[in-house]
Amino acid sequence: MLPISKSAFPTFPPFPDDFATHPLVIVDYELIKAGDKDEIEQLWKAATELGFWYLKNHGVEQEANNMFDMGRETMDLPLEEKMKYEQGDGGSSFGYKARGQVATDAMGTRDNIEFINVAKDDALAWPKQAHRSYPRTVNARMESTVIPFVRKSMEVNATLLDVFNEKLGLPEGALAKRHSVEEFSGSEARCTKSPPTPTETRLGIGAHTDFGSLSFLHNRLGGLQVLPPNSETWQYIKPITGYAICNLGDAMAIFSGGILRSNIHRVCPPPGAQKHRERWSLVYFTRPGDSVNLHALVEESPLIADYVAKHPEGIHETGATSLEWFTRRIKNQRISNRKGPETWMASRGTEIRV
Ligand SMILES: O=C(O)CCC(=O)C(=O)O
Ligand SMILES: [Fe+2]
Repeated sequence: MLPISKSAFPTFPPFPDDFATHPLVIVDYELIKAGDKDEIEQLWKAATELGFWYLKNHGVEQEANNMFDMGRETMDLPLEEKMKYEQGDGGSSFGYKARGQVATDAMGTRDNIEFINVAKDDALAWPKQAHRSYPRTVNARMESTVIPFVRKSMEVNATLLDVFNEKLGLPEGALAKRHSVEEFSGSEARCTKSPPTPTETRLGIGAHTDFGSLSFLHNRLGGLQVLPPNSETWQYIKPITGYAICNLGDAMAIFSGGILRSNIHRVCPPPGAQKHRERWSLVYFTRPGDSVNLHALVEESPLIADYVAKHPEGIHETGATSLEWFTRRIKNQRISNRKGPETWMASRGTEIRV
């Protein structure tokens, strides 16, 4: 057992008061698990309107803190050591990504973050390998830190998916079978570091929608921004200690025929005095199984069929499996694959709405 550490990142300046923030609905995970009707309505409202919400009482705080420790140990390795585990240009997300390897816009402006992604399949297969190997700092904490974080995050996201399944009028298990534990998928845990950026305006991550189904995010410093529906102004999401930030990705927007929202967001330098600090964030991404076809589930839900009939402008049929969708998006973001603005366009998902 690891000692109960509060966090490797004990103090930092508070999120400043003089920056516009976008409020999020606060959802209580304990109440959701207990089937509380009012709480489920709150979650539904958040998921259909903005696609982002805070989640409290999720019970993953200690595992998240341990993951930040793993992240720090990994980022402290020499760059040449980390580069042995770089994700590469083939469209796989698993492994290490060095700063500046992906585009943040159509012009090809480079990103400003490094991260380590550990595949859910590698964590669950450990000590065997499902997809690839990882730096020794990850291996050393696989059992104590990575696997517990992955398992608990999977459980939280699966619980939320079951709620959406029911609210969407889908047959029992329709979403669960598309996110099976056994099937290989793009699901992964990510720990991200951005350097202090006192004079930097470069984006950490360019404007995007998430590629998969559900993201479970633990932020310490500000920097995450959303472009709310029908708004021209990017707004910060304020990190709140102990609250996770959850958001829906493309797969859920597509499965639901557009009832659920995969909202565009980006990562900017932290605001105010926070910009002098390193920024760390941690996400668990739940993504559909590799073979799952991404289309609106109209045949399985009259609610989705009806919505699609009334909103024909959405993305309802991609002709792609989850693996194809995901690989295309990752691959076309990589700077080495860039030919011009068209490469950026080829990396887009549901950001491109008609
Ligand atoms: O670091 C953050 O706050 C958000 C990260 C994010 O949007 C992503 O990794 O997809
Ligand atoms: Fe994201």
